[in-house]
Amino acid sequence: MIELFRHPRVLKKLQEEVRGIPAQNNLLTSEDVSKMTYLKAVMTESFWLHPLTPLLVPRESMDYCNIEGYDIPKGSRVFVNTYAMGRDPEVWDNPLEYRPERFVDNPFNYTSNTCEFVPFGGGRRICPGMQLALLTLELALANLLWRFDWELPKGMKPEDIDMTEMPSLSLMRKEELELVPKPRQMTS
Ligand code: HEM
Repeated sequence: MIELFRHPRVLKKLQEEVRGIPAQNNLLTSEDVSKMTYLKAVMTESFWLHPLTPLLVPRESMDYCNIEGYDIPKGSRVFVNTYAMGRDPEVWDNPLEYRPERFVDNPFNYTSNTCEFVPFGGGRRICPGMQLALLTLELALANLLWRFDWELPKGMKPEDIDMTEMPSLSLMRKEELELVPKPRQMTS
């Protein structure tokens, strides 16, 4: 929601996709959201710039290994910095720009083992709740946009939104986001 309000173009495009579906009983279902390609790109772009667990879950190396000249002794505690991986300009084009289009028609998926971007971890210990988490978030966001028009509080502009993040095992913003929901005016 924060990135959508900082990027009204993306918000408008996503809202058009979401509202292009005639929801039954004023509620979008999992079948409805499965058709929304831009929604998925927005979610991926958001996880990519703001991974919820920026250092994943700590691991312990079972054996000695050497990675590109760095010795990793057996028994080392290892953190995988997915936050930094998503911001690497050698891998990503304009990494700090919020542009969901980079994930439209892109073969990327969360379970690929290419390691450019692993917000749910990878390999045998990949997050088993990933599909549930993605579907829950997609359903929530799509329904919030389908049912309401949203505005920033009076006098606040997109550039006023404070994006400071708190260092923590799970990524949180320092300031809460305040938005004003207005029930959507339906034309029959
Ligand atoms: C957006 C939401 C979520 C994110 C970003 C997330 C992220 C992660 C990450 C990064 C890991 C560590 C993977 C690794 O070490 O490679 C993990 C592990 C795990 N997650 Fe999630 N998770 C989310 C939601 C959930 C949900 C909804 C459930 C359960 C219903 C869940 C259950 C677990 C469990 C049980 C593990 C440990 C897996 C293992 O060590 O074998 N997660 N998650």
